[in-house]
Amino acid sequence: MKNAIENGHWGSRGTAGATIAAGLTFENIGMTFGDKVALDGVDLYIEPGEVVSLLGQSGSGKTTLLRIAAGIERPTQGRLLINDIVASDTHTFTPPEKRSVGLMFQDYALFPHLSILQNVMFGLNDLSKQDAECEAKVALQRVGLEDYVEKFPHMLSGGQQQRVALARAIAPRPSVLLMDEPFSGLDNRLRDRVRDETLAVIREIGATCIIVTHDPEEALRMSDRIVLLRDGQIVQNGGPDDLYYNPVDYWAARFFSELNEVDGVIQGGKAQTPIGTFTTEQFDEEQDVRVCVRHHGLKMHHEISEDYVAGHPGRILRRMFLGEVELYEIALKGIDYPFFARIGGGKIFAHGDNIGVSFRKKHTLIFAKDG
Ligand SMILES: Nc1ncnc2c1ncn2[C@@H]1O[C@H](COP(=O)(O)OP(=O)(O)OP(=O)(O)O)[C@@H](O)[C@H]1O
Repeated sequence: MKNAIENGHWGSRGTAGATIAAGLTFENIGMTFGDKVALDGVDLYIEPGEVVSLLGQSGSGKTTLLRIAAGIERPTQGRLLINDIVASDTHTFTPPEKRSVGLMFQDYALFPHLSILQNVMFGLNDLSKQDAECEAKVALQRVGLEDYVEKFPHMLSGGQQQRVALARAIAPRPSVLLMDEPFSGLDNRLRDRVRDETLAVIREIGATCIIVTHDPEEALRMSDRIVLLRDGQIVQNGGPDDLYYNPVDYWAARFFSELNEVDGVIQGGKAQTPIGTFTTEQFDEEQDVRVCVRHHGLKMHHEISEDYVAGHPGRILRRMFLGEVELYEIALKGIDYPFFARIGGGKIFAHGDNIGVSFRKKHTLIFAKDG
Protein backbone atom coordinates (compact mmCIF):
# COMPACT_ATOMS: atom_id res chain seq x y z
CA MET A 1 0.00 0.00 0.00
CA LYS A 2 1.25 3.45 -0.86
CA ASN A 3 1.91 5.86 1.97
CA ALA A 4 0.70 9.46 1.99
CA ILE A 5 3.88 10.84 0.46
CA GLU A 6 3.88 8.44 -2.46
CA ASN A 7 0.24 9.32 -2.97
CA GLY A 8 1.43 12.90 -3.31
CA HIS A 9 -0.31 14.47 -0.35
CA TRP A 10 -0.60 14.40 3.37
CA GLY A 11 -2.71 16.24 5.88
CA SER A 12 -6.38 15.62 6.63
CA ARG A 13 -5.81 11.97 7.34
CA GLY A 14 -8.79 11.36 9.54
CA THR A 15 -6.65 10.77 12.60
CA ALA A 16 -7.89 13.68 14.64
CA GLY A 17 -7.17 13.66 18.33
CA ALA A 18 -8.97 15.93 20.73
CA THR A 19 -7.57 19.43 20.94
CA ILE A 20 -9.50 22.06 22.80
CA ALA A 21 -8.90 25.31 21.01
CA ALA A 22 -8.34 28.41 23.12
CA GLY A 23 -9.35 32.03 22.61
CA LEU A 24 -6.64 34.69 23.00
CA THR A 25 -7.18 38.26 24.10
CA PHE A 26 -4.41 40.82 23.76
CA GLU A 27 -5.32 43.95 25.72
CA ASN A 28 -3.35 47.14 25.13
CA ILE A 29 -0.15 45.15 24.73
CA GLY A 30 3.04 47.19 24.67
CA MET A 31 6.62 46.04 24.44
CA THR A 32 9.77 48.10 24.57
CA PHE A 33 13.37 47.00 24.27
CA GLY A 34 15.36 49.88 25.74
CA ASP A 35 14.28 52.89 23.64
CA LYS A 36 12.80 50.72 20.92
CA VAL A 37 9.02 50.44 20.91
CA ALA A 38 8.31 47.04 19.36
CA LEU A 39 4.57 46.99 20.16
CA ASP A 40 2.40 49.95 20.94
CA GLY A 41 -1.07 49.36 22.41
CA VAL A 42 -2.13 46.23 20.54
CA ASP A 43 -5.74 45.13 21.11
CA LEU A 44 -6.69 41.87 19.48
CA TYR A 45 -9.09 39.02 20.12
CA ILE A 46 -8.59 35.66 18.44
CA GLU A 47 -11.44 33.19 18.59
CA PRO A 48 -10.97 29.52 19.47
CA GLY A 49 -10.11 27.60 16.30
CA GLU A 50 -9.39 30.69 14.23
CA VAL A 51 -6.37 30.80 11.90
CA VAL A 52 -4.95 34.32 12.05
CA SER A 53 -1.94 35.71 10.20
CA LEU A 54 0.19 38.48 11.64
CA LEU A 55 1.38 40.25 8.53
CA GLY A 56 3.81 43.11 8.22
CA GLN A 57 7.21 44.21 7.12
CA SER A 58 10.38 43.34 8.95
CA GLY A 59 10.46 45.04 12.33
CA SER A 60 6.69 45.65 12.52
CA GLY A 61 6.39 43.61 15.72
CA LYS A 62 4.91 40.32 14.48
CA THR A 63 7.40 38.01 16.13
CA THR A 64 7.29 39.95 19.38
CA LEU A 65 3.50 39.53 19.54
CA LEU A 66 3.86 35.81 18.86
CA ARG A 67 6.53 35.47 21.53
CA ILE A 68 4.25 37.23 24.01
CA ALA A 69 1.47 34.74 23.20
CA ALA A 70 3.95 31.89 23.70
CA GLY A 71 5.20 33.25 27.02
CA ILE A 72 8.76 33.66 25.72
CA GLU A 73 8.48 37.43 26.22
CA ARG A 74 6.64 39.28 28.93
CA PRO A 75 4.97 42.48 27.69
CA THR A 76 5.97 45.76 29.30
CA GLN A 77 2.35 46.93 29.16
CA GLY A 78 -1.13 45.42 28.94
CA ARG A 79 -2.32 41.90 29.50
CA LEU A 80 -2.84 38.66 27.69
CA LEU A 81 -5.72 36.33 28.44
CA ILE A 82 -5.98 32.75 27.30
CA ASN A 83 -9.56 31.54 27.51
CA ASP A 84 -10.39 34.59 29.63
CA ILE A 85 -7.74 33.67 32.19
CA VAL A 86 -4.88 36.09 32.64
CA ALA A 87 -1.65 34.56 31.32
CA SER A 88 0.37 37.74 31.52
CA ASP A 89 0.00 41.10 33.21
CA THR A 90 1.96 43.09 35.76
CA HIS A 91 1.28 40.53 38.50
CA THR A 92 0.81 37.27 36.67
CA PHE A 93 2.97 35.35 34.27
CA THR A 94 2.13 31.84 33.10
CA PRO A 95 5.28 30.14 31.76
CA PRO A 96 5.23 28.71 28.23
CA GLU A 97 4.96 25.06 29.34
CA LYS A 98 1.72 25.84 31.21
CA ARG A 99 0.02 27.63 28.28
CA SER A 100 -0.79 24.67 26.01
CA VAL A 101 0.92 26.31 23.05
CA GLY A 102 2.73 24.55 20.24
CA LEU A 103 5.57 26.44 18.60
CA MET A 104 7.04 26.14 15.19
CA PHE A 105 9.95 28.27 14.04
CA GLN A 106 11.36 29.23 10.70
CA ASP A 107 14.47 27.05 11.09
CA TYR A 108 12.42 24.10 12.47
CA ALA A 109 14.93 23.78 15.36
CA LEU A 110 15.18 20.00 15.06
CA PHE A 111 17.84 18.22 17.10
CA PRO A 112 20.31 16.70 14.63
CA HIS A 113 21.44 13.89 16.93
CA LEU A 114 17.90 12.70 17.72
CA SER A 115 15.82 10.47 15.46
CA ILE A 116 12.62 11.82 13.94
CA LEU A 117 10.59 9.95 16.55
CA GLN A 118 12.75 11.28 19.40
CA ASN A 119 12.47 14.81 18.02
CA VAL A 120 8.69 14.59 18.07
CA MET A 121 8.68 12.95 21.51
CA PHE A 122 10.74 15.83 22.86
CA GLY A 123 7.78 17.96 23.95
CA LEU A 124 5.91 15.03 25.47
CA ASN A 125 7.92 14.63 28.66
CA ASP A 126 4.80 14.72 30.84
CA LEU A 127 3.82 11.33 29.44
CA SER A 128 5.28 7.88 30.06
CA LYS A 129 7.78 6.80 27.41
CA GLN A 130 5.26 4.41 25.93
CA ASP A 131 2.48 7.01 25.73
CA ALA A 132 4.86 9.63 24.38
CA GLU A 133 5.97 7.25 21.64
CA CYS A 134 2.37 6.49 20.79
CA GLU A 135 1.39 10.18 20.60
CA ALA A 136 4.51 11.03 18.57
CA LYS A 137 3.64 8.32 16.08
CA VAL A 138 0.08 9.64 15.78
CA ALA A 139 1.47 13.11 15.03
CA LEU A 140 3.94 11.73 12.49
CA GLN A 141 1.18 9.78 10.83
CA ARG A 142 -0.88 12.92 10.59
CA VAL A 143 1.85 14.63 8.59
CA GLY A 144 2.49 11.53 6.47
CA LEU A 145 5.87 10.63 7.97
CA GLU A 146 5.02 7.44 9.80
CA ASP A 147 7.67 5.55 7.82
CA TYR A 148 10.44 7.92 8.87
CA VAL A 149 10.52 7.40 12.63
CA GLU A 150 14.03 5.94 12.73
CA LYS A 151 15.57 8.45 10.33
CA PHE A 152 17.53 11.55 11.36
CA PRO A 153 16.82 15.15 10.31
CA HIS A 154 19.74 15.37 7.85
CA MET A 155 18.29 12.40 5.93
CA LEU A 156 15.08 14.35 5.18
CA SER A 157 14.30 17.03 2.59
CA GLY A 158 13.43 20.58 3.67
CA GLY A 159 9.72 19.88 3.20
CA GLN A 160 9.91 16.73 5.29
CA GLN A 161 11.82 18.54 8.05
CA GLN A 162 9.06 21.15 8.06
CA ARG A 163 6.56 18.37 8.64
CA VAL A 164 8.60 16.93 11.50
CA ALA A 165 8.56 20.37 13.10
CA LEU A 166 4.80 20.51 12.59
CA ALA A 167 4.38 17.03 14.07
CA ARG A 168 6.46 18.05 17.09
CA ALA A 169 4.36 21.19 17.57
CA ILE A 170 1.03 19.36 17.39
CA ALA A 171 2.01 16.17 19.24
CA PRO A 172 1.12 17.55 22.71
CA ARG A 173 -2.31 18.55 21.29
CA PRO A 174 -1.85 22.23 22.00
CA SER A 175 -4.79 24.59 22.27
CA VAL A 176 -2.87 27.23 20.34
CA LEU A 177 -0.39 26.69 17.55
CA LEU A 178 2.10 29.52 17.01
CA MET A 179 4.09 29.54 13.79
CA ASP A 180 6.86 31.97 12.94
CA GLU A 181 7.49 32.16 9.17
CA PRO A 182 6.98 28.38 8.96
CA PHE A 183 7.36 28.10 5.20
CA SER A 184 10.13 30.56 4.42
CA GLY A 185 12.80 27.84 4.26
CA LEU A 186 11.02 26.01 1.44
CA ASP A 187 11.47 26.56 -2.25
CA ASN A 188 8.62 28.15 -4.18
CA ARG A 189 7.27 25.05 -5.84
CA LEU A 190 7.08 23.06 -2.65
CA ARG A 191 5.79 25.93 -0.54
CA ASP A 192 2.25 26.10 -1.91
CA ARG A 193 1.66 22.42 -1.37
CA VAL A 194 3.15 22.36 2.10
CA ARG A 195 1.06 25.40 3.07
CA ASP A 196 -2.15 23.72 1.94
CA GLU A 197 -1.30 20.49 3.67
CA THR A 198 -0.25 22.23 6.86
CA LEU A 199 -3.54 24.12 6.84
CA ALA A 200 -5.41 20.83 6.45
CA VAL A 201 -3.65 19.51 9.57
CA ILE A 202 -4.39 22.70 11.51
CA ARG A 203 -8.07 22.48 10.54
CA GLU A 204 -8.19 18.84 11.44
CA ILE A 205 -6.77 19.26 14.91
CA GLY A 206 -8.91 22.38 15.34
CA ALA A 207 -6.33 24.38 17.29
CA THR A 208 -6.30 28.15 17.28
CA CYS A 209 -3.41 29.17 15.08
CA ILE A 210 -1.32 32.32 14.70
CA ILE A 211 1.01 32.48 11.73
CA VAL A 212 3.66 35.18 11.45
CA THR A 213 4.46 36.05 7.87
CA HIS A 214 5.71 38.90 5.74
CA ASP A 215 4.25 37.28 2.62
CA PRO A 216 0.81 38.71 1.74
CA GLU A 217 -0.03 35.80 -0.53
CA GLU A 218 0.63 33.37 2.28
CA ALA A 219 -1.61 35.38 4.60
CA LEU A 220 -4.40 35.53 2.02
CA ARG A 221 -4.15 31.84 1.31
CA MET A 222 -4.04 30.52 4.84
CA SER A 223 -6.00 32.76 7.14
CA ASP A 224 -9.51 33.31 8.38
CA ARG A 225 -8.31 36.74 9.37
CA ILE A 226 -5.30 38.91 8.69
CA VAL A 227 -3.86 41.36 11.19
CA LEU A 228 -1.69 43.89 9.44
CA LEU A 229 0.99 45.44 11.65
CA ARG A 230 3.11 48.52 11.09
CA ASP A 231 5.51 50.06 13.58
CA GLY A 232 4.14 47.98 16.42
CA GLN A 233 0.50 48.90 15.82
CA ILE A 234 -2.42 47.18 14.13
CA VAL A 235 -3.18 49.00 10.89
CA GLN A 236 -5.99 46.76 9.69
CA ASN A 237 -7.68 43.63 10.97
CA GLY A 238 -10.13 41.69 8.84
CA GLY A 239 -10.84 38.85 6.45
CA PRO A 240 -8.55 38.27 3.46
CA ASP A 241 -11.11 39.71 0.99
CA ASP A 242 -11.55 42.77 3.11
CA LEU A 243 -7.85 43.55 3.32
CA TYR A 244 -7.37 42.92 -0.37
CA TYR A 245 -10.36 44.84 -1.72
CA ASN A 246 -10.70 47.51 0.95
CA PRO A 247 -7.19 48.33 2.13
CA VAL A 248 -7.29 50.96 4.81
CA ASP A 249 -4.62 53.14 3.23
CA TYR A 250 -2.18 53.42 0.37
CA TRP A 251 0.50 51.56 2.30
CA ALA A 252 -1.81 48.62 3.01
CA ALA A 253 -2.80 48.49 -0.66
CA ARG A 254 0.82 48.40 -1.79
CA PHE A 255 1.47 45.56 0.58
CA PHE A 256 -0.92 43.29 -1.31
CA SER A 257 -0.26 44.18 -4.92
CA GLU A 258 1.90 46.08 -7.33
CA LEU A 259 0.17 49.28 -8.30
CA ASN A 260 0.14 51.73 -11.18
CA GLU A 261 -0.38 55.22 -9.83
CA VAL A 262 -1.58 58.55 -11.12
CA ASP A 263 -2.35 61.77 -9.29
CA GLY A 264 -5.75 63.36 -9.56
CA VAL A 265 -8.09 65.87 -8.04
CA ILE A 266 -11.73 65.57 -7.08
CA GLN A 267 -13.97 67.66 -9.29
CA GLY A 268 -17.68 67.18 -9.78
CA GLY A 269 -17.54 64.26 -7.34
CA LYS A 270 -15.04 62.33 -9.49
CA ALA A 271 -11.29 61.87 -9.53
CA GLN A 272 -10.02 63.71 -12.59
CA THR A 273 -6.65 62.45 -13.80
CA PRO A 274 -4.57 62.77 -16.98
CA ILE A 275 -5.66 59.23 -17.92
CA GLY A 276 -9.37 59.66 -17.33
CA THR A 277 -12.08 60.10 -14.76
CA PHE A 278 -12.66 57.70 -11.89
CA THR A 279 -15.83 57.44 -9.85
CA THR A 280 -15.54 57.79 -6.09
CA GLU A 281 -17.78 58.99 -3.33
CA GLN A 282 -15.32 59.39 -0.54
CA PHE A 283 -13.57 62.71 -0.98
CA ASP A 284 -14.16 66.44 -0.79
CA GLU A 285 -14.20 68.71 -3.80
CA GLU A 286 -10.71 69.85 -4.90
CA GLN A 287 -9.05 67.24 -2.72
CA ASP A 288 -5.81 65.81 -4.12
CA VAL A 289 -5.95 62.07 -4.56
CA ARG A 290 -3.83 59.21 -5.79
CA VAL A 291 -5.53 56.73 -8.12
CA CYS A 292 -3.96 53.28 -7.99
CA VAL A 293 -4.69 50.45 -10.41
CA ARG A 294 -3.43 46.94 -9.81
CA HIS A 295 -1.37 45.47 -12.62
CA HIS A 296 -4.11 42.97 -13.37
CA GLY A 297 -6.75 45.70 -13.25
CA LEU A 298 -5.96 46.97 -16.75
CA LYS A 299 -8.02 45.83 -19.71
CA MET A 300 -6.39 46.33 -23.10
CA HIS A 301 -8.20 46.62 -26.42
CA HIS A 302 -6.81 46.53 -29.92
CA GLU A 303 -7.12 49.71 -31.92
CA ILE A 304 -10.32 49.65 -33.91
CA SER A 305 -9.35 52.31 -36.45
CA GLU A 306 -6.76 55.07 -36.59
CA ASP A 307 -9.38 57.43 -35.21
CA TYR A 308 -10.86 55.25 -32.55
CA VAL A 309 -9.76 53.04 -29.72
CA ALA A 310 -12.00 51.90 -26.88
CA GLY A 311 -10.65 53.30 -23.61
CA HIS A 312 -7.73 55.58 -22.92
CA PRO A 313 -5.19 55.65 -25.78
CA GLY A 314 -1.82 53.99 -25.26
CA ARG A 315 0.94 52.05 -26.94
CA ILE A 316 2.74 48.83 -26.09
CA LEU A 317 6.36 49.53 -25.14
CA ARG A 318 7.38 46.04 -24.10
CA ARG A 319 5.95 42.59 -23.71
CA MET A 320 7.38 40.21 -21.12
CA PHE A 321 6.35 36.59 -21.27
CA LEU A 322 5.95 35.18 -17.75
CA GLY A 323 4.44 31.81 -18.58
CA GLU A 324 0.81 31.87 -17.46
CA VAL A 325 0.56 35.63 -17.86
CA GLU A 326 2.08 38.36 -19.97
CA LEU A 327 3.39 41.54 -18.43
CA TYR A 328 3.12 44.59 -20.65
CA GLU A 329 4.79 47.95 -20.24
CA ILE A 330 2.51 50.58 -21.70
CA ALA A 331 2.83 54.26 -22.55
CA LEU A 332 -0.43 56.07 -21.80
CA LYS A 333 -1.41 59.39 -23.30
CA GLY A 334 -1.19 62.17 -20.71
CA ILE A 335 1.55 60.75 -18.47
CA ASP A 336 5.29 60.44 -19.03
CA TYR A 337 5.95 57.20 -17.13
CA PRO A 338 4.81 53.67 -18.00
CA PHE A 339 1.93 51.66 -16.61
CA PHE A 340 2.15 47.91 -16.28
CA ALA A 341 -0.53 45.39 -17.18
CA ARG A 342 -0.57 41.72 -16.29
CA ILE A 343 -2.79 39.87 -18.71
CA GLY A 344 -3.59 36.18 -18.98
CA GLY A 345 -5.66 34.23 -21.46
CA GLY A 346 -3.61 34.32 -24.64
CA LYS A 347 -4.65 37.66 -26.14
CA ILE A 348 -1.33 38.88 -27.48
CA PHE A 349 -0.25 42.44 -28.11
CA ALA A 350 3.04 43.31 -29.80
CA HIS A 351 5.60 46.03 -29.27
CA GLY A 352 4.38 49.23 -30.92
CA ASP A 353 0.68 48.27 -31.04
CA ASN A 354 -1.71 51.13 -30.50
CA ILE A 355 -4.22 50.13 -27.89
CA GLY A 356 -7.02 51.41 -25.73
CA VAL A 357 -6.86 50.83 -22.01
CA SER A 358 -9.68 50.66 -19.50
CA PHE A 359 -9.46 50.11 -15.78
CA ARG A 360 -11.41 47.53 -13.81
CA LYS A 361 -13.25 49.23 -11.01
CA LYS A 362 -12.67 46.45 -8.53
CA HIS A 363 -8.91 46.76 -8.98
CA THR A 364 -8.83 50.54 -8.85
CA LEU A 365 -8.25 52.14 -5.46
CA ILE A 366 -8.33 55.82 -4.65
CA PHE A 367 -6.58 57.36 -1.66
CA ALA A 368 -6.10 60.86 -0.33
CA LYS A 369 -2.78 62.15 -1.65
CA ASP A 370 -1.27 62.45 1.81
CA GLY A 371 -2.61 59.01 2.88
N1 LIG B 1 15.21 41.22 22.04
C1 LIG B 1 15.19 42.39 21.41
N2 LIG B 1 16.02 43.37 21.73
C2 LIG B 1 15.98 44.56 21.13
N3 LIG B 1 15.13 44.89 20.15
C3 LIG B 1 14.27 43.94 19.75
C4 LIG B 1 14.26 42.64 20.36
N4 LIG B 1 13.29 41.91 19.76
C5 LIG B 1 12.74 42.71 18.83
N5 LIG B 1 13.33 43.92 18.83
C6 LIG B 1 12.98 45.05 17.97
O1 LIG B 1 11.57 45.21 17.99
C7 LIG B 1 11.07 45.50 16.69
C8 LIG B 1 10.04 44.45 16.31
O2 LIG B 1 10.72 43.22 16.13
P1 LIG B 1 9.99 41.89 15.66
O3 LIG B 1 11.02 40.81 15.58
O4 LIG B 1 8.81 41.65 16.50
O5 LIG B 1 9.50 42.30 14.22
P2 LIG B 1 9.00 41.38 13.04
O6 LIG B 1 7.86 42.10 12.44
O7 LIG B 1 8.76 39.99 13.52
O8 LIG B 1 10.24 41.42 12.08
P3 LIG B 1 10.90 40.23 11.23
O9 LIG B 1 9.95 39.93 10.13
O10 LIG B 1 12.17 40.86 10.74
O11 LIG B 1 11.14 39.11 12.19
C9 LIG B 1 12.28 45.54 15.79
O12 LIG B 1 12.67 46.87 15.60
C10 LIG B 1 13.32 44.76 16.52
O13 LIG B 1 14.61 45.20 16.18
